[in-house]
Amino acid sequence: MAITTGIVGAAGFAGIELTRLALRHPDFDLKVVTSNELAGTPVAAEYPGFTGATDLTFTTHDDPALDACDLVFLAVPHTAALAMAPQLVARGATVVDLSADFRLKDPAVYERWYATPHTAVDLLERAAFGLPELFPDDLERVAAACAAGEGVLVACAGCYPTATSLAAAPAVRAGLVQPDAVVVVDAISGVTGAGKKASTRTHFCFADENLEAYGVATHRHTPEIEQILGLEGRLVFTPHLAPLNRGLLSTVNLPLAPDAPADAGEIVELYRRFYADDPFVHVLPSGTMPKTSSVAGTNYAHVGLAVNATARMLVAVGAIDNLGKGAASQAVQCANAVRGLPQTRGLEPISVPV
Ligand SMILES: NC(=O)C1=CN([C@@H]2O[C@H](COP(=O)(O)OP(=O)(O)OC[C@H]3O[C@@H](n4cnc5c(N)ncnc54)[C@H](OP(=O)(O)O)[C@@H]3O)[C@@H](O)[C@H]2O)C=CC1
Ligand SMILES: CC(=O)N[C@@H](CCC(=O)OP(=O)(O)O)C(=O)O
Repeated sequence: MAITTGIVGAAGFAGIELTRLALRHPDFDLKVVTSNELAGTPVAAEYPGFTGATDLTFTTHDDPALDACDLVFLAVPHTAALAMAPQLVARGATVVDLSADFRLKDPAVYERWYATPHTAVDLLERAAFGLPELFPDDLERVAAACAAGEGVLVACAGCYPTATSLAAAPAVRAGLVQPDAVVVVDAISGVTGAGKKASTRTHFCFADENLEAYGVATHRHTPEIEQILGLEGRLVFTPHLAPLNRGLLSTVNLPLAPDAPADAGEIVELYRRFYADDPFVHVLPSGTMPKTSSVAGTNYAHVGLAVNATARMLVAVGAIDNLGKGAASQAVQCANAVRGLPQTRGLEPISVPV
């Protein structure tokens, strides 16, 4: 039976990508798309690419029709999800949250990095972390609760944490990384990563023909990546903004442990075994590096690996679409997992080629 679905924040960059995916998903029946700013406007009037594909009209974020949705995606800024998720879960909905509100397991860490109190600690404890390749058991736990009729919450991983962690986790979990070493991550995002509201950083005239680092030594994804990889206090994370619409590339420098292999081919094999059951992660041949264009519009993550044998450094590079595996399609992948559907259901198999 089709799953009645709503998207809160559907007019934002992540939300409209979710709308695109939800409309084509064979098991979702998309009924509600909200935007306070565009309430009353047909989706296709604001986003003409939807012409002929849907008659849906944006409604306000408090649309009572959301109460009839079994599946609700929250594509809203952090703190807005914190305000909305508890009620939705309490009335039995499956809530998939794209914001950062339920990602950090320790509420004190959330409060420190987001400078706001965490007002739903009970729900935080029950939430699953939405990065299916690295935390499948968490999603299975929540899927069982959902099958038993309970409301559940998935907190999807952030965009930089997704690309970075998929590139680093197999090496970290296999003990290839020197204990206590600092891991340096340099990552680059397209401008849609910053959301729809233009700022001086994201205004076309400032973002075009420009590259810049931002959030240096202070970016809020630092504790999230540390939590995923178990690298608390050992991460130097520097994000950069690039003049792309979509795409995120993360270069992770992992100092190799004394007994770790320094042969990239061997490490590629280890990574391929690690992701053998994961349809959305492709580990490229040794020395081949991923491109953001190869994953645009998809839920894929491409991982490339090389070893600097002199410095004994594994260089792992992850590429995703920040709106895809970094946001909307990962949310669909998580919803599929929780609702007992194949992970790949409704997700694009091939990127836009050029
Ligand atoms: N962009 C990306 O690459 C990624 C985004 N995310 C996360 O997804 C979420 C959405 O991001 P993005 O689409 O980029 O942001 P946008 O700024 O493009 O869109 C935000 C949406 O949220 C709605 N909204 C704003 N304030 C509230 C509120 N108080 N209550 C309910 N809805 C509200 C807006 O409504 P209205 O239309 O009325 O203005 C808008 O539709 C964020 O939490 C972001 O961190 C996660 C990973 C990657
Ligand atoms: C380019 C840019 O500004 N990117 C955003 C991160 C993207 C995002 O939306 O953050 P979440 O993944 O936590 O939801 C930033 O650096 O804050």
